[in-house]
Amino acid sequence: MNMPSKVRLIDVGPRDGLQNEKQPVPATVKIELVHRLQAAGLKEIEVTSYVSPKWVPQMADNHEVMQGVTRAPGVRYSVLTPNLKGYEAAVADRPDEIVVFGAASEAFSQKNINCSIAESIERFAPVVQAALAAGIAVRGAMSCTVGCPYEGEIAPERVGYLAGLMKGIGVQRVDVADTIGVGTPKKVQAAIEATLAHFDIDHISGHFHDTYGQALSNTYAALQMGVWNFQSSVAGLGGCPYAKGATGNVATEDVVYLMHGLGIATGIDLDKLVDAGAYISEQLGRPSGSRVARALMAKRVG
Ligand SMILES: CC(C)(COP(=O)([O-])OP(=O)([O-])OC[C@H]1O[C@@H](n2cnc3c(N)ncnc32)[C@H](O)[C@@H]1OP(=O)([O-])[O-])[C@@H](O)C(=O)NCCC(=O)NCCSC(=O)C[C@@](C)(O)CC(=O)[O-]
Repeated sequence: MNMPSKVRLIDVGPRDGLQNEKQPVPATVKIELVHRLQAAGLKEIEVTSYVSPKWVPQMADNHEVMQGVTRAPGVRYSVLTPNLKGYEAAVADRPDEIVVFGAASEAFSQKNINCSIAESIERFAPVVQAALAAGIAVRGAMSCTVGCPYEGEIAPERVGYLAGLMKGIGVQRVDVADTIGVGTPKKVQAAIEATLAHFDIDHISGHFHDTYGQALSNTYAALQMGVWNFQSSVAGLGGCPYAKGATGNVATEDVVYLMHGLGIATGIDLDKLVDAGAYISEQLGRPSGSRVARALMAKRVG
């Protein structure tokens, strides 16, 4: 067993967490959420995406949000850019990292970004090139690495194929995403194993949605392989607009609790993180999706 002694959590709540929210969420609330996350000790925050506002209206305020954030030293702010148009809009807002996002499933690629896997790589290549030339880090999100809402189970070979394409265009690190949360530990490990043919363990992150309640088990399974970068969403916010029924990411609070219980450092203050989750849950008018946050809040009241 190869357990790391520390992990880095990337909170994707402001982007993945809020992109599918039906009610309008003011930019000021998103900005406040980012501020609270960084105050809790998050060193990486996925803030927004530069996608078509017709496709994802909730992210139409990308510019306002990025401009409104008071940056904390040592924090990496990342944004999604599916094409050059998105990249050019994003670069004006000085992200530290851009994320190109592809899928191991053809059908999901079509539904999500309106092109095939091969076409997506053609679109990403100039984005990656431009970002690297400008000194901006590049991450590649790989959706549907264990299952697809349209194609069902996805074989690890298809994940390896996509990871190879990502590597080929210069992507520096990749997320192994279980977009619809259908994965179980061995399947997630197989997807990571396939990715390891192209990226080393330090450049692979786990991104697990919790639809079937498996995300923490999958996190632990990835941890056992030595993965130490994980994406999660404060209060378990989220869901993908192109993956019907998929719930949010694993809650950041739950991952932090797990890690601290294992004696693995996160650099995150769980109490402050619970406050950040309580803030956004209140703004959205619903309870937190984090079991740990709910338990700790109940304890505070009691
Ligand atoms: C990718 C496109 C834009 C292609 O969409 P398209 O229709 O193929 O693009 P197009 O180049 O033909 O342009 C059509 C229109 O979109 C505009 N356009 C074109 N590009 C942009 C842009 N960057 N920003 C703003 N506008 C843009 C363009 O200007 C034009 O405007 P019109 O002339 O009709 O007024 C579209 O499919 C899209 O925006 N999709 C949204 C994808 C998305 O945000 N999905 C959710 C995030 S992925 C995710 O959640 C999964 C992840 C990462 O979390 C991991 C996991 O769990 O799996």
